[in-house]
Amino acid sequence: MIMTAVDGNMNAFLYFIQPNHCPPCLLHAISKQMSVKQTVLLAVPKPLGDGNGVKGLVDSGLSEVPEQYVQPPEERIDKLNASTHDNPPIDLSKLDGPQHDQIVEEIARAAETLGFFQVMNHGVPLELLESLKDAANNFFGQPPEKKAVYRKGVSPSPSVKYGTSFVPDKEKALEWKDYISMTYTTDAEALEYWPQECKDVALEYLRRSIKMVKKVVEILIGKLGVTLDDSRIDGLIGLKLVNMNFYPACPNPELTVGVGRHSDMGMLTVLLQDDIGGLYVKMEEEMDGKRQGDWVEIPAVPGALVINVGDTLQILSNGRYKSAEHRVRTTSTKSRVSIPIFAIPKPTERIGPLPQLVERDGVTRYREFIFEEYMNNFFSNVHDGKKSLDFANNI
Ligand SMILES: O=C(O)CCC(=O)C(=O)O
Ligand SMILES: [Fe+2]
Repeated sequence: MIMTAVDGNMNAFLYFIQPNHCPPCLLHAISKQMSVKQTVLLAVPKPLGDGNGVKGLVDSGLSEVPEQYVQPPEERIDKLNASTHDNPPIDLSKLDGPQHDQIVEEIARAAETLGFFQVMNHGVPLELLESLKDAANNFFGQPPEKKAVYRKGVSPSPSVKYGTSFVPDKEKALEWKDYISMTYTTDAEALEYWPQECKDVALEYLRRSIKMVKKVVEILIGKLGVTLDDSRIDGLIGLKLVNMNFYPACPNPELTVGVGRHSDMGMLTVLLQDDIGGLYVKMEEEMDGKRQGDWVEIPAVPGALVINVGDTLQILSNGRYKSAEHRVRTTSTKSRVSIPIFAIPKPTERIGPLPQLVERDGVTRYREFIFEEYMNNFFSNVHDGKKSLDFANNI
C-alpha cells in the first residue's frame, strides 16, 4: 500500500507500507482506523515538497484536516459560545487635547483588566494598513519554492524565518498557521534580506508603530508612579519583530486552532488583523457581565490596531498589568492574515519587577532574569496558556 503523510515541518512523505511496522503519528491513527493490526515502513520517507506549509496542504486539495492538526477536545474553540469585546477603540489623537487624562485612564484600565484594547488615530496611515494585508497575501500566495528559501537553516539571514505552527517538533497537535517572521536589526539589513513582497511596508509599519508603542509604554509606566529614563525604555522595547501570519481556510475549523492558547513574551504587541475575525482573549477577571475564564472575541474594526500587554510588562509592573492569554480560530470559508509587531526587550536587558513597586506592594511577585533566558525558554516550549510566565516565578 502507498500512502502520503505530512511531518511536523510540513514535509509531505510518500510511504510504502506493509504489515509488521507502524511509523508514528498519522500512520498509526490510520492503521488503527483501518483495522490493520500492524504496518511496516519499507522505504525511507521521500519528501514530496519542502516549505509548503499549511497553505501547500490546502492547495493540494484536502477535504479533511490531517490527523496532526486535530486538537484535543479541550483546545477546540466553540465560536458559538463566545461573546465579543465591544469596547470601542481608544482614540490616541485625544492624548494631545483636553481629554488627555481620560485617555490615559482608559489605556491603563484596559491593561490592568483584559490586557487587550484597540486604538485608532494611532499614527499608522490607513493606506499602509491595506498595503500590509495585500503584502501578506502576496507573500503567502507565492509558489512554495519562493517561500521555502526563508526556512530556518537556509534563510539568507537569521533575521528572516518562514515556518508553520509554533514549535512543530514538540507539538502534539499542530497549529493551522504559516508565518514569516522578520526581526529588525538595521534598515540596511532589512532592505537586503526581508522578502521583496513585504519589506518596504513592513519597515514603514514598524517605524510608525514603534513611536506609538513608546508613547503607550511611557503612559503605562507613568501610571505606575515610576519614571524610567529614555534609554531604559528604549532597552525594554529594543528588539522588534514583524510577523505576518497566514491562516488558510480550513475544511474542519471546529477541530483545529490557528494559534493555540498563549501569552506574548514582550512588553507590548501591536496587531493588525483583516476583516475575518477569530482572535479570542481569556478574561482575567469578571468584567462587563462576563465571567472570569470566559473567552471574548476582539472584533475586526476597520482602521484600528489591537494592542496587548506581554509577559515582560506584567513582570515589570509586579503583576498589575495583565499579559492576556489569547488564541485564534480557523474559518472554513476564507483565509485570514494578521500582522503583529512584537516590541520586546533587548536580549541583554535585566528584567524583574520595578523596585519602586516591590517596595510599595511589599511583595515581589517575580524573580529577576536576563531577557535572553526568557526568550530562549519561550521559543523552546509549545504554546500552553500563560505557562511562559512560570519561568519568572519567584520560587
Ligand atoms: O492572528 C492573531 O490575531 C494573533 C496572533 C498571535 O497571537 C501571535 O502571533 O502571537
Ligand atoms: Fe500572540
